[in-house]
Order: sequence, then C-alpha cells, then structure tokens
Amino acid sequence: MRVHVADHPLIAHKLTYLRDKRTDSPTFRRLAEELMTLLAYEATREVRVEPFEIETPVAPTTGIKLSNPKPLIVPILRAGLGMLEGMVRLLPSAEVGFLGMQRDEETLAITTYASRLPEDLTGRQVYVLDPMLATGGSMGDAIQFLVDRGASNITAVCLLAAPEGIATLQARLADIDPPVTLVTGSIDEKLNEHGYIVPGLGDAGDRLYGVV
Ligand SMILES: O=P(O)(O)OC[C@H]1O[C@H](OP(=O)(O)OP(=O)(O)O)[C@H](O)[C@@H]1O
Ligand SMILES: O=c1cc[nH]c(=O)[nH]1
Ligand SMILES: [Mg+2]
Repeated sequence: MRVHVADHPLIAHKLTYLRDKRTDSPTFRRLAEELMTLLAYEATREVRVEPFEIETPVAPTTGIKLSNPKPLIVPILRAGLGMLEGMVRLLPSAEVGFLGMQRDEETLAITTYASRLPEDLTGRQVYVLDPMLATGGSMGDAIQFLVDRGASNITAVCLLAAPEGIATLQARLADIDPPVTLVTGSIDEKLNEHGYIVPGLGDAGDRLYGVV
C-alpha cells in the first residue's frame, strides 16, 4: 500500500477546526466537505484519462478527458457520506456506490449492514471514502469487498489515520496489485484503549449526524 499524507497548510488549518470539540455540526459538515475537495486533488493524481482532440478558437490541439468507465466513489456510511459532496464536486461524472459499516463499540468488530454497488467491478477505478482510519477494520473490509468484485485500482481517502490502522492495512493488503493508495490529511499519534484516534476528533459519525 502506498501512503500519501497531504500536508498542506490549508488542510492542517481546516483539520484543526474539525478536531476542536467546540465546532458545531453544520460547521463540521462544511469542513469535512472542504477537506475532501482538497484531498481529492491529491487522490485523483492517477485518475485514468485518455487523449481528446479539440479545436480552440485558434488551433486544433490534443487535450485529455476522463476515460470510460468513469471512476466509482464509495463512501462508507455513515461518516463517509460527509465527504461525498466534496469528492463529487471534483469528479461530477463519477458513479457512486455505498457500503454501510458499523464498528462494535466494545469489540471493535465490523458489521457490513448495507451495500449498493455494481455486481461487476472488473477493472474499475474506485475511491473509498471514510474520514477515520482507526484500527483499519472498516477500511480493510471495504477494500476486500471491492477486490472480491473485481476492482483493480483502489484509492482510500481518509481525513485522519492512526499508525496502528495503517500498519494493519499494510499487512492485510500487501498482495493487492496494483497496490492500494491511501491518502490522508494526517497521521495522528496513536489509538487509545477504546480504539479512538488520539488526538483525533472524536466520533466522526456522531459529530456529522448526531448520536444514534
Ligand atoms: O478503523 P476502524 O477501527 O474500523 O474505525 C473507523 C470506523 O469507525 C467509524 O464508523 P462507525 O462504526 O462509528 O459508524 P458511523 O460512521 O455510522 O458512525 C468511522 O466512520 C469508520 O468507519
Ligand atoms: O477516533 C475514532 C475512531 C473510530 N471512529 C471514529 O469516528 N473516531
Ligand atoms: Mg460512529
């Protein structure tokens, strides 16, 4: 797995406000979207394109356009939904599929409770969105799900990652070729005894959508 930390001052600035416990839900949602748009710039560096002939008012020239099939964006519900608009803004022609996953607060085991994805993802370029990579269980299961359906080029995007989760994913996804790319806004210090990222930002789903 290839790991890119998008260390840009604007990203660090917005992450600081996102982490702040005084930030309310509407502001948190706006910041998550804006951060995704900034991370998307890095995450789409290898988006598939092909040559495209056009004529400017002055001369013919060869540009590029996104190749077909268009990329698939997969937010992991709930919290990944908070990043979707920020990604779609940069890739408006992409398709969107959904994976619903929930982590047991006690055991940290992952349950997949919903999926709405094309049956056949052979050769598809896929972007998986989840703001938090903690133990890596949710992202690892999501990526395995996509690989099992044939996806061959996967980029995972998160806002914050824990070193423990990155190490777990590195080991679990070592055989995937081409390697999965992980783009993150930050690698934080550690996980605490409850599986929360430190310093982190708390429960991303709850801060976006409320406690359920
Ligand atoms: O790396 P992991 O240890 O798997 O933890 C990260 C997952 O935990 C949170 O989801 P949660 O289960 O709280 O669901 P939610 O998004 O609906 O709140 C978060 O949004 C990630 O999906
Ligand atoms: O810190 C964490 C870890 C998992 N899920 C979250 O929302 N936050
Ligand atoms: Mg949650």
